[in-house]
Amino acid sequence: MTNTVPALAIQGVTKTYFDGTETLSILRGIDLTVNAGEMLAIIGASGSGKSTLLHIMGLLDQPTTGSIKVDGQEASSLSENQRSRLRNEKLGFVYQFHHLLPEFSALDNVAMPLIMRRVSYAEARAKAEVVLGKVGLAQRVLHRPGELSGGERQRVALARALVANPVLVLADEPTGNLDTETAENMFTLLKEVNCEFNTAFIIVTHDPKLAALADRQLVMEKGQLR
Ligand SMILES: Nc1ncnc2c1ncn2[C@@H]1O[C@H](COP(=O)(O)OP(=O)(O)OP(=O)(O)O)[C@@H](O)[C@H]1O
Repeated sequence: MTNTVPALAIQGVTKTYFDGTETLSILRGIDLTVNAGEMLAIIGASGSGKSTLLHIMGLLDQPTTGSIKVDGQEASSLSENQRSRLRNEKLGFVYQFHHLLPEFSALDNVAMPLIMRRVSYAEARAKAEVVLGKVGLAQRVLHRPGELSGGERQRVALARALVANPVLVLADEPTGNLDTETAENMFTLLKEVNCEFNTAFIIVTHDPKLAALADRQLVMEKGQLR
């Protein structure tokens, strides 16, 4: 059965900061629904508010006003602990820089989110191995991040984001640090994963060519999505 609950639904989201003398309106009323399994790209000029929105959608920051539902669950009224739990259960993250732990193998890096959720070490590693195979790194599971190429490191980071079966992966410039060909391969992989696992993706990118590969593109302009 297809999941009809949107992966993410936000309404009337604003974010303002007071810089000591004036109030800065960074997000000016964002309404956005991302369906289960949908792949959305967000592009926009530097400083337009993309990262601010991504942090709010990732439940890492609170909006000034507005509602955020993740997989049907309203997040804005939750306590800090409840929000963390919702984030851990439903969301995955990929960043421009991989943020992998250098001392650990690819396998242990990918297993980490499960271990932190008290899954047994054996089960976490078995699951991590399957997901690393899906991103084409079956032959690299015991390599540490320093022994992998930039593209391979981003694939490990993707595997880590996927290992706990999130409904939505938020990716902030996931190809920003890669050369053109590796970036295209990474984006193709994101699409394959999106189709195979039915995981929704929201991808912030500066690259309109990559954005065009997503199901839908929106532009952030001065704190509004168009
Ligand atoms: N904590 C904060 N206090 C005050 N202003 C902030 C704060 N965080 C972000 N801003 C401002 O909000 C605006 C939007 O920043 P944001 O990082 O969301 O932009 P962006 O679109 O992601 O830019 P880039 O593409 O360069 O990463 C910027 O003008 C920034 O200076």
